[in-house]
Amino acid sequence: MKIAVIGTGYVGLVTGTCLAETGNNVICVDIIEEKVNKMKAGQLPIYEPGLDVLFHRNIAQNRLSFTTNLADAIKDAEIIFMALPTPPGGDGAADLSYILGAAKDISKLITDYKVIVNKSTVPVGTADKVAAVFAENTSVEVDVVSNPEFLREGVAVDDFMKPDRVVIGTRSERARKLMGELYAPYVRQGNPIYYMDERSSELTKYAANSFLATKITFMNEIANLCEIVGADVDAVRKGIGSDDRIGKRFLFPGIGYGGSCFPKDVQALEKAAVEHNYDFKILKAVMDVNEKQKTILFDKLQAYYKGDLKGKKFALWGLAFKPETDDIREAPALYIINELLNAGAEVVAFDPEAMGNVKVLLGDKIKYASTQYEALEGADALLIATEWSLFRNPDFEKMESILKNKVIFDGRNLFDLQKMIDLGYYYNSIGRKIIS
Ligand SMILES: NC(=O)C1=CN([C@@H]2O[C@H](COP(=O)(O)OP(=O)(O)OC[C@H]3O[C@@H](n4cnc5c(N)ncnc54)[C@H](O)[C@@H]3O)[C@@H](O)[C@H]2O)C=CC1
Ligand SMILES: O=C(O)[C@H]1O[C@H](OP(=O)(O)OP(=O)(O)OC[C@H]2O[C@@H](n3ccc(=O)[nH]c3=O)[C@H](O)[C@@H]2O)[C@H](O)[C@@H](O)[C@@H]1O
Repeated sequence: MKIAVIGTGYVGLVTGTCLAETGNNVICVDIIEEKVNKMKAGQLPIYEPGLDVLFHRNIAQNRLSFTTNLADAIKDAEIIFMALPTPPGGDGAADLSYILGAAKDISKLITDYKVIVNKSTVPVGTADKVAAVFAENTSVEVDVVSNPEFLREGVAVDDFMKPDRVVIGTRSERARKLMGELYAPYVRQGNPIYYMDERSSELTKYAANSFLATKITFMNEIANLCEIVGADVDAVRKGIGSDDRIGKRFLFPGIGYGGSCFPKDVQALEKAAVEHNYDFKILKAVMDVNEKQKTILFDKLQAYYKGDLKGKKFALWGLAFKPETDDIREAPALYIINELLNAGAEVVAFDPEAMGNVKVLLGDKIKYASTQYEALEGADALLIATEWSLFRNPDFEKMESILKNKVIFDGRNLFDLQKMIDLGYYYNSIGRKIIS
């Protein structure tokens, strides 16, 4: 099939590349010329494991191309995907200006039937709004479909190629047939396509992200309680996770959820509820708890150093909001850095992929080490904010010889408690006994 993808961020790029992989002819459009030129030259603008192989293969096979010219991209396309930003507006509700703006531009260019697919995360009623834009600007027939994306950064290719499910929101038989054909190769292993109306599909996406954010937040609160009552969150996690109704995944406590989606989507769903005069109490609590959880390592440091952090030097392992990505949007590490700098402390950070992005944001406000061990030089303590595999089994003897003190504050529970006792570290993690 001939496909156009509007927007080449995470979702657009993964969608376009993975759709080309099953033999479709895909043209991706972006308004940033520099980015498009980079992709035309065969360079990926994001770090995403496994994407480069598919990206290069499909460019070489002439199935994947890039342009800044919207008219060229959509001319022959049967299906047009919109993978555009939906950032929080001033009041926290999703800003639909990118989506509605692009819909207007497309509506003025099309001359034959198109399926317009919304891949972005959007509030209930957006498909109707997009359809209204087309109705206003053209007499050409279109079907507007909601097809939310559930991929996770870091495992995005696998998530797209082998999705747990595909959700397609449309009441049009014609669009349903085309979308079903397009997704058939991806759901071959028996994972279902759920067809539903546009509104249910739009809400499914917000419900999924908000539920997962709630699950994490619940565990963060259990972890905090564990510390107070002397229980071990790892034991509790295993104890509840073995119940199929609860499930083992997304039960890991930490320093709050971050990233480009959970924070904005929980907020947008809560705002959408308010707009419909519904008080979504759980979501308000989730946001509140997460705000506090993002600085829990800082609070632990404050307590340990009795409020005197001025002049202290901290090594920070991990800047990305999670491993296997260079994405630092809403990364908890940034909140910790901010608190430490305000308290007059010095930070030396190391991250395998995200330092470039942090340099753009923070410049020389912090120092950047070229290895995880270099970050430890003369540090009063090590802080861990992202669970990169590289950090899971470090050379503790080497660390001991570089760190000023054998003190670790771990926001991701990377190390075994008994091991830390044997090694003689002060070790403060989340929801577990403090080793001192
Ligand atoms: N990042 C993720 O892991 C996931 C994101 N989503 C949702 O997908 C949507 C897109 O997210 P990301 O890909 O992360 O966004 P992004 O911000 O990384 O990328 C958006 C891209 O659209 C381009 N763009 C903006 N206006 C344009 C226009 N008029 N024409 C062509 N290109 C234009 C931008 O230059 C940018 O390259 C959001 O609604 C997000 O909530 C859904 C699932 C996963
Ligand atoms: O809509 C989106 O953009 C995407 O948002 C999340 O994906 P992503 O943001 O890439 O990352 P996750 O792996 O979900 O992690 C989100 C945050 O939760 C935290 N987390 C996750 C799991 C856990 O057990 N504990 C925990 O603190 C992570 O550290 C991270 O900060 C969802 O998992 C995807 O299904 C969805 O498509």
